[in-house]
Amino acid sequence: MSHSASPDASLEAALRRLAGVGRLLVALDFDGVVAPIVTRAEDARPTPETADAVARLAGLPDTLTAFVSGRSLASLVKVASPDPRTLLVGSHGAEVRLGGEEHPVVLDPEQEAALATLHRVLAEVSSQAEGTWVEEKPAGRVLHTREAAPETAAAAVAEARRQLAAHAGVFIKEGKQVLECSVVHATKGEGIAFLRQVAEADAVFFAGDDVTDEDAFRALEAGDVGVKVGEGETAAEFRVTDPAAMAQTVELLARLRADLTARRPQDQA
Ligand SMILES: O=P(O)(O)OC[C@H]1O[C@H](O[C@H]2O[C@H](CO)[C@@H](O)[C@H](O)[C@H]2O)[C@H](O)[C@@H](O)[C@@H]1O
Repeated sequence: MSHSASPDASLEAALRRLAGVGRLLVALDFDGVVAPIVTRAEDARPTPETADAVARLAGLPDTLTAFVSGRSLASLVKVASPDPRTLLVGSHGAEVRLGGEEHPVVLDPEQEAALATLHRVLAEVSSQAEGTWVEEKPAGRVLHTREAAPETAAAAVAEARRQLAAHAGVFIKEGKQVLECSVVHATKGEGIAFLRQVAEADAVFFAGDDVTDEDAFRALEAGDVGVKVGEGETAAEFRVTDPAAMAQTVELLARLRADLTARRPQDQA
């Protein structure tokens, strides 16, 4: 598919079917899907067309929207400026915001101690590795390596892994030029299952670009639609090239859903 191509015929057919379900949940990963990847996490912003389409979807009957992100809720809210109706799952499923009400992660004393260790180890590793830095989250720390030389990045990740291997209660995932370390075990698959229940959804649309999104793709069920953004192995049924192609996909879904709900008798006053 080219950069500006519309969704291909098989994806369009799947969206057409999805647009007709009773209650629909449209859940999107943020970085690399809603927002193009940038060097500094705080500079990421949604593609305007995707943000508009999500807002339109959120205003339709029986249609819920969600962002399911590895970011902390605070960071997600800051960069995404989400519509208050959009449900938010942060820290890969450990934090939730529903209808504007936040459910923050609460750490027990052991987890607090593990977080302190995590911070100390990653700060120390980062101080020795030029071009790396540490992002803080309520239940974890992220070692960013995007601006480091490849060999420096690889050595820093290996050293952090080596030092953290001995610590029980630390969960490590690799993402796009990041080492994600958390003291809470949470996955986007659990996030999707939770949202499906909260939304009472008959079907779910989910799009993601990273390895951690594979948990969410695996949580999809018959009748759902999963779309992988970019290259790499995936459990998703469909694929688009980049966030620009994702914008067209979400726009099409919003258009189809608006047309169909406008024709549903129960939605007419
Ligand atoms: O689940 P997501 O919404 O995709 O969040 C995953 C991680 O995204 C951020 O890091 C990634 O995006 C940054 C900005 O484009 C980029 O600089 C970094 O290299 C990427 O890995 C965020 O900083 C992490 O906390 C999220 O877990």
